Amino acid sequence: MAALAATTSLEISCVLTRNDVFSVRTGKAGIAIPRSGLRFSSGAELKQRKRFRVLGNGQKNFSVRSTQSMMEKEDVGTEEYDAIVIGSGMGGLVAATQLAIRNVKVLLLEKYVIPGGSSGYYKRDGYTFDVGSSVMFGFSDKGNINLVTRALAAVGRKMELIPDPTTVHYHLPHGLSIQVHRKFEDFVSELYKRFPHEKAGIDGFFGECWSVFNALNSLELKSLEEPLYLLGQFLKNPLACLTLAYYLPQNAGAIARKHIKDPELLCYIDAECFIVSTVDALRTPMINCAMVICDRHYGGINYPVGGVGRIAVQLAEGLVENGGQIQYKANVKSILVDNNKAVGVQLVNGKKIYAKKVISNATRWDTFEKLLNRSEMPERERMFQKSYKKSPSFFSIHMGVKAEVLPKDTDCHHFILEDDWSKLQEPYRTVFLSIPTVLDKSLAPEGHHILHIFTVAWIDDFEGLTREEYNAKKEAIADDIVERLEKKLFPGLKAATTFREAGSPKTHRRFLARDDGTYGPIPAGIPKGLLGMPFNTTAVDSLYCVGDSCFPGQGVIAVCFSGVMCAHRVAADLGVEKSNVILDKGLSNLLAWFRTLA
Ligand SMILES: NC(=O)c1ccc[n+]([C@@H]2O[C@H](COP(=O)([O-])OP(=O)(O)OC[C@H]3O[C@@H](n4cnc5c(N)ncnc54)[C@H](O)[C@@H]3O)[C@@H](O)[C@H]2O)c1
Ligand SMILES: CC(C)=CCC/C(C)=C/C=C/C(C)=C/C=C/C(C)=C/C=C/C=C(C)/C=C/C=C(C)/C=C/C=C(\C)CCC=C(C)C
Repeated sequence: MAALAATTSLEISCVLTRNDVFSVRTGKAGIAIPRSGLRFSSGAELKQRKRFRVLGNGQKNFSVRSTQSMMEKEDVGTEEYDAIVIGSGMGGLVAATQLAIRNVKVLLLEKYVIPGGSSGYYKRDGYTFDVGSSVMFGFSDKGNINLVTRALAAVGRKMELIPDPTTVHYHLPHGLSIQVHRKFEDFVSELYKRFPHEKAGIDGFFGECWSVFNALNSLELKSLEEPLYLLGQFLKNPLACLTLAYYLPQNAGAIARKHIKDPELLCYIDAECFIVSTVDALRTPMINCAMVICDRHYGGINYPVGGVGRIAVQLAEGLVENGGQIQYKANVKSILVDNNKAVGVQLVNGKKIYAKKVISNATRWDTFEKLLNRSEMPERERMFQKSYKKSPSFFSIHMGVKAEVLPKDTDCHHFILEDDWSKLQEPYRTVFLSIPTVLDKSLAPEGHHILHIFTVAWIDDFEGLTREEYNAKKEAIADDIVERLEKKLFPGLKAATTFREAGSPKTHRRFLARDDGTYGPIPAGIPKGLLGMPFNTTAVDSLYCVGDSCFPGQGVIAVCFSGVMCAHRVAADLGVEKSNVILDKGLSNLLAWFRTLA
């Protein structure tokens, strides 16, 4: 039996048979592998790209795979992967796990110390806080669109979920109070009560939402940039595909106006869109609006026991179990490009890592202005930056409060705009509030609740301040919001506070590595629905983007879809999934032409 070489991650290049004993040479990571005593738990030969479990003397199980090219590469001090993913937001994690389960050799690099990005968590004084939204779409066990459940299941994970009876409780101008109940009939009956003259309009608008959702939910969701898959779906389900093609260039506001005349009801639809897109209905793609409006009643909103951050942790664990690798505190400084082809990345510590494909989960602004040379931005990206701009960021407050300050049966999620509809999109005017401990008490010390409050804010408000001015500004904004919540919902809130920490757009920029702390892209004008949103391939060969600055945009479920699409396209380009070069070229040109229409 031949001597074997292994990299730090136990990459083994040789053919082995059952019970072969072999010696390994470990790399710099300091993994203590005994020189003998390792053996396969599985028989059969170790073939290229095949995963095996190796059992060491009293060691954990390791996944290994054969990579014949590793020997030469390692000798010159470089590593080679099939794919490197920059960033472990939900988009990056889903792309990485979907590749790993296809036996693609993938390395995920995350600059922070835990996975999840905006969907991560942090702990303080016995509280476990969700960094971003606590409203989880796509997390049921029904249909095809439950992309969070599916992403976990792909790596053998299933989480315990707590159903949320009310997606959100709206507190809007002129006393308009709407609870979005889990059951669709209960929700629309609230709207009928307030707008009896608009019953037909309500049925018409929500009816169109359901047509879109049902079409989406009937497809197997994969890369819309892969022509063989697309063709297959058209043949299997022509009606659903044509429905989606019809709605692809449309926005929710225009469709709402076909059915509804009442200005207050139209403002309400704006609020529904604003909470997921940070723009009004006229600028929100119909497919995205329909997706969230219906999924909350179809699969329902479900909260994972232990907090949203657990999802990313489970995916990261699943990634490693399936042969992928993840490195934390790995801050990518630049993407290495040779002859307009991405060939790897360089970390801030100078280390270069090479791969056949590079996937960036950083925003497109970060990818094309920081990780790549801004002055060489491809025309396609310039076009994107003309049609889409950075949305504002959020000012967020994480609080711990005594439980008695919340009235009995308080809903988990609230959205508040007190006075004037025209202020819907103005900074600090709307308040988003989640109280995840209403569903999962384990997130706070006994007798306490978590309040996660956020409001739209621009980074410019926080630039150029001294440390004292910056802190004082954060505290003043937080005081003002707490006062508003005292008036509207919870008298005595300030006195009942046991913990409070405020974050500004600068906090988002710093911890989430998002340019200006942006929540994601928003259309610069009235978009043609989703037509102008870029998919995963880029103008740089072998470089892909994933996450919320790709189709279909912001939202955990949306970036999960982006991850699924990205992995499928990358796998096709690596030859792991079916593809056809001529059809690929044709579709890519067609999609580029579509984008010029947007
Ligand atoms: N506070 C909020 O509520 C909030 C804010 C923004 C986004 N979001 C939501 O989060 C989701 C976005 O998910 P996503 O997957 O697009 O991205 P993400 O922003 O969640 O994750 C990106 C990850 O990439 C890492 N990263 C960035 N640059 C890097 C570099 N150079 N080297 C190494 N790592 C790097 C970041 O640390 C982060 O973990 C969406 O659901 C969006 O709606 C929520
Ligand atoms: C050729 C071509 C291209 C085409 C043809 C046709 C077709 C086939 C098409 C298809 C299409 C598709 C499949 C599509 C898909 C889509 C999807 C999936 C979408 C999704 C979306 C989602 C979303 C947007 C989501 C979102 C969400 C969010 C953002 C959330 C958030 C939340 C929050 C913030 C919370 C709030 C809170 C309070 C109130 C407290």
